[in-house]
This record gives sequence, structure tokens and C-alpha cells, in this order.
Amino acid sequence: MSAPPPNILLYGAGSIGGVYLYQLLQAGCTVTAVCRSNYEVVKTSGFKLSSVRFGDVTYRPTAVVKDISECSGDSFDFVLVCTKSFPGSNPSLPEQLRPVLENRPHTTIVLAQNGIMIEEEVAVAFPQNPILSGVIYCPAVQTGPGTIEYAEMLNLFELGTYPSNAPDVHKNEARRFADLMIKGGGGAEVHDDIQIARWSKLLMNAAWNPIGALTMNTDGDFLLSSDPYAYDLAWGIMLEVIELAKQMGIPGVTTEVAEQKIALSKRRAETGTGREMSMLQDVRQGRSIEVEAILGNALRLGKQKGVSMPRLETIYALAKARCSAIEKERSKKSA
Ligand SMILES: NC(=O)C1=CN([C@@H]2O[C@H](COP(=O)(O)OP(=O)(O)OC[C@H]3O[C@@H](n4cnc5c(N)ncnc54)[C@H](OP(=O)(O)O)[C@@H]3O)[C@@H](O)[C@H]2O)C=CC1
Ligand SMILES: CC(C)(CO)C(=O)C(=O)O
Repeated sequence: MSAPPPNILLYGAGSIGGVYLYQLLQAGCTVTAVCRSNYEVVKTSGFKLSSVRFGDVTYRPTAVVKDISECSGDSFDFVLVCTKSFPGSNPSLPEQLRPVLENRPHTTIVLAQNGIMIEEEVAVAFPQNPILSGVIYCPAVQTGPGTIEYAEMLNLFELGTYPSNAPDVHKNEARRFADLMIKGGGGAEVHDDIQIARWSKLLMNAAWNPIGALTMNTDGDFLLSSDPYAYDLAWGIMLEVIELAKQMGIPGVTTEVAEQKIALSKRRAETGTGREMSMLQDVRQGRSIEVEAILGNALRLGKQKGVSMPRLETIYALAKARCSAIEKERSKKSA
């Protein structure tokens, strides 16, 4: 008898969640999606994905729920978290997930989120569960409820256990999830130490996400806006992240890696194909931005380690103010 298909809960059915849902369904998984603002549309008509990689497709999760508590009696192989990362939120992410993880030590938690130090609170709350930390390269945006635009071929999910020295059974889960993403038509790599990949991604996100959110520019347009100052700012932020990674003992976050990343932005500037980062999309949609996961956590580590980070401090203060302006505006509208 063949094994039943993996049973997956998708928590955070937005831009990335919507793309990963497609891949997991293609891989033969059973996927329950927790949908919030897009519940009615997804329940009625499913997701519409317009993409270079997968074409124009419409699909439905196996089941759609409005609230995670509706699944408290279910047992999942994987809980895939694709919400934005807001450390210190109330309720915390572990509290949000508790209904499907309480007394289920075998359910693997997959965190598909930007930022650094996002795993610790989940590991403390669920010490027995395998935890996979995932680093996403997949530029996508939900432009309206259930409608996703995904305009590049790029699709890579780098993943590894948290902590990196987790038992082999946890490591096997990383391979199993990567294989599902690949079977679903994407790219995936299992890393022995995923923190190297997470911090390497931070090079891009710490620079481009707040710059995009504050200036409403793509990376390419920003580079063209004030030569050499725009480049110097983005590069200067990357250098601060490199120094911090060095002080933290994270290997492989080097100027060579940063050069490769900024070269891609330069090429996009030259070809007029600049990329809108997710934080810019958040500003456009009046959503809170991931200031703490991407910048605040880095700054606090910098303070502890005595690393001078003047550019990061400046951009953090500006992005934090941008975030509170968005939140004030949102609460005015909903009052
Ligand atoms: N978009 C991109 O191109 C990329 C994003 N990333 C990272 O991936 C992660 C996910 O980002 P992205 O998909 O863009 O984010 P989105 O904002 O598009 O989607 C997040 C989804 O989570 C839902 N959600 C949030 N809180 C809850 C809750 N309590 N209960 C149920 N649903 C909830 C939101 O619902 P609602 O609509 O109701 O708020 C939304 O549908 C982030 O860490 C981001 O930085 C990384 C690479 C690229
Ligand atoms: C760089 C990118 C687009 C990777 O997919 C990203 O991480 C973001 O927009 O936040």
C-alpha cells in the first residue's frame, strides 16, 4: 500500500503562500489553507496565479478555513508558515500556531519568512518538533484577494533544520519538504547550516527592502537615482551586515557574496527591470512592514557585539517611522 499524501497546513496564504500552495498541490499534497482577508474569494473561486514559471493557473486548496482553531482536531505532517515575520507580536507566532501543534511533537514546522533570529521563539515553544528554517527567492505579490502576480522565473527555497545540529530525523524532514517543492516545479536546496543562507539573504533584504519602502523605488531605479550616493548607501548597508555576520561567527557572508547580489541589482538598473521588494509592496497595500525581523534584530545584535552600524541605524529609524505611519493610517480607516 502506498503512503498517504503529505497533509499540510498553510498558515499565511498570501503572495508566497499562494505560490507554494500551487507547488505543493502539484506535488500531490493535501493542503488546508488558513485564509484571512482573502477567505471569501479563495473559498469561492480559488487562487489565480499569473506567472512566468507556471503560466496562468487557477487552483483551490484541498480545504479552506478562516481560523486555525478550526483545524485543532487535525494532525498535519507539515505546518508551513508564510505570514510576514513580526517578532514580539501579540499573540506571538507560537501562540497562533498552538491549536495545531499542541501535543503533536511529530508535526514539522516550516518557517518561510525573511529576517534573522525568527526561529528561537518557535523552538522554545515547541522543543520536540522538527523546525525547518526556509529562505525564499520567489518575487511574487498578491495584487488583490486570491490574485497573485509572479513575474520572474526565480524560484529557490533554501532550507535546513533549526538548530543546524538537529537529529537526523529532523534533517530527513528537510529533504522530504525540499523534494515536495521540487516535485511541484520549484527549486529547493537543503543546507547543513541554513543560517549562512539566511544571513546571505539579509544582505539584500536589509538594504533593498527598507530602501524600496522608503523611496517607492525598485532596486534598479534607486541605483539610477543618484550616482554614486544610491549605490554607496546600499553597499554600505551590506558592508555593515558583513561585519556583523563576522562578529557573530557566521561564515560565508562575505564581500564576494554581496558583490554578486548587488551586481544583479546593477544589471536590473541597466536593463530597466528593477525589482519591487516585498516591503515596497507592503507600503503600497497599507500593510505593516517587517522592520524588526529584518533590521531591528540585526541592530540589537550589532549593539551587543559593538559593531558600528550607522547606516542600518538610520534606515531602521526611518523604516520604523514609516511602519507606524502605515499602522496609524490603517487604524484611522478602520475606526
Ligand atoms: N512576496 C515576496 O516576493 C517575498 C516575500 N518573502 C517573505 O515571505 C514571507 C511572506 O511574505 P508574503 O507572502 O509576501 O506576505 P503577504 O503579506 O503577501 O502574505 C501574508 C499572508 O499571511 C496572512 N496572515 C497574517 N497573519 C495571519 C493570521 N494571524 N491568520 C491568518 N492569516 C494571516 C495574511 O492575511 P491578510 O491578508 O488577512 O493580512 C496574508 O495572506 C515574508 O517574511 C516575506 O518577507 C521573501 C521573498 C519574496
Ligand atoms: C529579494 C526578494 C524579492 C526575494 O524573492 C525578497 O526577499 C523580498 O522581496 O522581500
